[in-house]
Amino acid sequence: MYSVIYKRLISVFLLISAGALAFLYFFFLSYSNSLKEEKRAQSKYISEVGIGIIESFYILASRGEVSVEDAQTLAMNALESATFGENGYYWINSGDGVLLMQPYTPERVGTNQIDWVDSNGAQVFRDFIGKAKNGGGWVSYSWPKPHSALEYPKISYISYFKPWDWALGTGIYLDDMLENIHRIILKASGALLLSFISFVVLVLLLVNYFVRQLEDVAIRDPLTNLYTKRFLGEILPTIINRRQRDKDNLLAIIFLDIDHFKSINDRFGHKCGDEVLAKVANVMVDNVRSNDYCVRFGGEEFVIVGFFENEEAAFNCAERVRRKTSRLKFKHNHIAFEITISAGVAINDENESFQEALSRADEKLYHAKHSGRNTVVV
Ligand SMILES: Nc1nc2c(ncn2[C@@H]2O[C@H](COP(=O)(O)OP(=O)(O)OP(=O)(O)O)[C@@H](O)[C@H]2O)c(=O)[nH]1
Repeated sequence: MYSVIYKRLISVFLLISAGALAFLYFFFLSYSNSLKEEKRAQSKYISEVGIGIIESFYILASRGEVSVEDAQTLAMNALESATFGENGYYWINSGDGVLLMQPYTPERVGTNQIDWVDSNGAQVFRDFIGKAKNGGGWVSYSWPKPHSALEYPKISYISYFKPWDWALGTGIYLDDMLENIHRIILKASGALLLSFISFVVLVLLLVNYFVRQLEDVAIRDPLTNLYTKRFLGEILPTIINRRQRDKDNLLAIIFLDIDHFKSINDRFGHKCGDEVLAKVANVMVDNVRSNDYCVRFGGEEFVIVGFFENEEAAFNCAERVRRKTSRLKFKHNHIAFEITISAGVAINDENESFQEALSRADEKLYHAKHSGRNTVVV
């Protein structure tokens, strides 16, 4: 029964794991898309900040505080030194395609780039100017990275400053952006995966704990901690199997019953009766071998199922339990009392069923009761 629970648990675990992986995959896609959008928005914002800087110098020139030429130089100097993120920078070209400022390709500055085409044949500056004059927008193209001659795919936002006929651009190299995004996502996915694994491990530990508790409830009697009658039924095939294999030993059933137990309950109360039951159970467990079974069969009836060399050894075991029980000392409300048990022993050979042998042990217990109690009958 419990292996079925475990198998189902494993299936549920695999199902949850598949769900979690699918979730991570979709999380990766949607998070990476939203990060891309965010990067683009950042780039647009940076471009607008650049226009704001140009505007502030334009105002100085309008007020006559500096000449237009100086204002433009100051604006270009300010923007030239502003870098952001990985490989992020500003550049400016005029409305007819002359590159006015570009921090990493000084050789092109002052030259007209209107006919320059990138490695894919795109007329990049025409696109820049077109977008800029139409209120600003994105242009995809390829451009060398700072300190490199190789062209890399790039996406730039171009803004236009009409009073000076300037197109201002800023952009992100796609590989930088993706590397950045992957790094962020890897961290986020790692954290998610770790939390998920911790959660699953915790759930499995809890389920395992409760399954074990359930197992114990079904196997053990809570008052005496002995095996239950139901459990005896479950392990009977194992016991019979061993009886068939173990030719050196005999399977014995010892039926035990506390004498006049009702009067203990009546005189000292049910709680005191429970204590007596628990103590007798302890005596049983302490006087059998570890692979024998001590079972609480009914109210104050117990059964020991074990393998012994011969009938005498089984009798001796029952006799030991009887003797040690009779030596137990109890006290309730300053009244000391002792108890005794009676027992019947039956050997279960291959010619009879376990149930038949159990009934015989019960009959012998009956004889023990009728021959004065506190005795063992074989
Ligand atoms: N305290 C306690 N009493 C129980 C429990 N289960 C059964 N009993 C009581 O055990 C008593 C058994 O009484 P009887 O069957 O008359 O047997 P007895 O008094 O031991 O008499 P003999 O077996 O003939 O010696 C009943 O009073 C039950 O109520 C239990 O879990 N706790």
